[in-house]
Amino acid sequence: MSNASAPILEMHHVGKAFAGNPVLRDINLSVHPGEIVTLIGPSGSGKTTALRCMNFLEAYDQGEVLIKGQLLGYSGNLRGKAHTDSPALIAEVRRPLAMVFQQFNLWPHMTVLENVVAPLVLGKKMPRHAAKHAAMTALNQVGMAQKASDWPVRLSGGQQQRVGIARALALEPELLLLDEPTSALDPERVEEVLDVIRSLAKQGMTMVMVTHEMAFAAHISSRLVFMADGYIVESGSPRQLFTQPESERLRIFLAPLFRRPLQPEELESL
Ligand SMILES: Nc1ncnc2c1ncn2[C@@H]1O[C@H](COP(=O)(O)OP(=O)(O)OP(=O)(O)O)[C@@H](O)[C@H]1O
Repeated sequence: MSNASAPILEMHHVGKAFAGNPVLRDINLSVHPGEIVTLIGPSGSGKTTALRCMNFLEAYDQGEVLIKGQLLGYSGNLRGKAHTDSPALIAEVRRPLAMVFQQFNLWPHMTVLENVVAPLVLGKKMPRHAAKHAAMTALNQVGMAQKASDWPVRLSGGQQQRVGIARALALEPELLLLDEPTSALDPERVEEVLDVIRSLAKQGMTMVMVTHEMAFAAHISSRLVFMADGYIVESGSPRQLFTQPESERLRIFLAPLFRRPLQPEELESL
């Protein structure tokens, strides 16, 4: 029986080490349809690694990641190390996900349109004419349809990232992963990308995001997840986390990320 509110993503006791150094420790997280979950925390706390384990761009080495109830990346019991490295199986399980990268990752030798069409034709095996139609719809959604025949190098960073978002949207993901989508941008280009993400939020897109844009994260997220030293140290709605008296330590923890103290009215508006 299908359940509309079943989680799209589940992480159970996920651990990961690089060269013996633990980077993720006992990560437990579920994401349900319509949620916007933002991972925040100091540099090196494991946010990007957690995001990359969600779609198996990084192999985790403890616990389980499930996408719509299906185990991602391992064919059996991980503790028994029954690892499948079948790219076809991994691609199949991760199909409901799409990712937006910090460095856009556009192919420089392809036009804007081809950048969005290629994953549809090569990955989703969509016929070219249908792929072009889907790509133009997605480019329109991010306000980049007029630039369809331009080369990426001709675009500003903000425009390139909007194409990166269109490329992910064209895949019609049920969950969009965004890895610091504005960190590589000039300050004056940040807002146009945040505007696109805000409009996706309004449309009900389910998202997991890593960002250092704290005020944005606090306003857009249904849940903030704080990471430190590979652990999830706290999680909850922005309102819960910022307004409950016992969260004073979080406000202190967060102040450097906002780069200024939070004003009472800002807390009230969360
Ligand atoms: N491929 C890798 N090989 C070795 N170590 C890595 C690799 N990727 C990440 N690390 C290390 O894992 C730790 C966590 O990195 P991660 O990028 O997940 O942190 P983060 O919280 O996203 O940091 P930031 O906010 O600076 O992006 C860091 O110490 C980093 O140096």
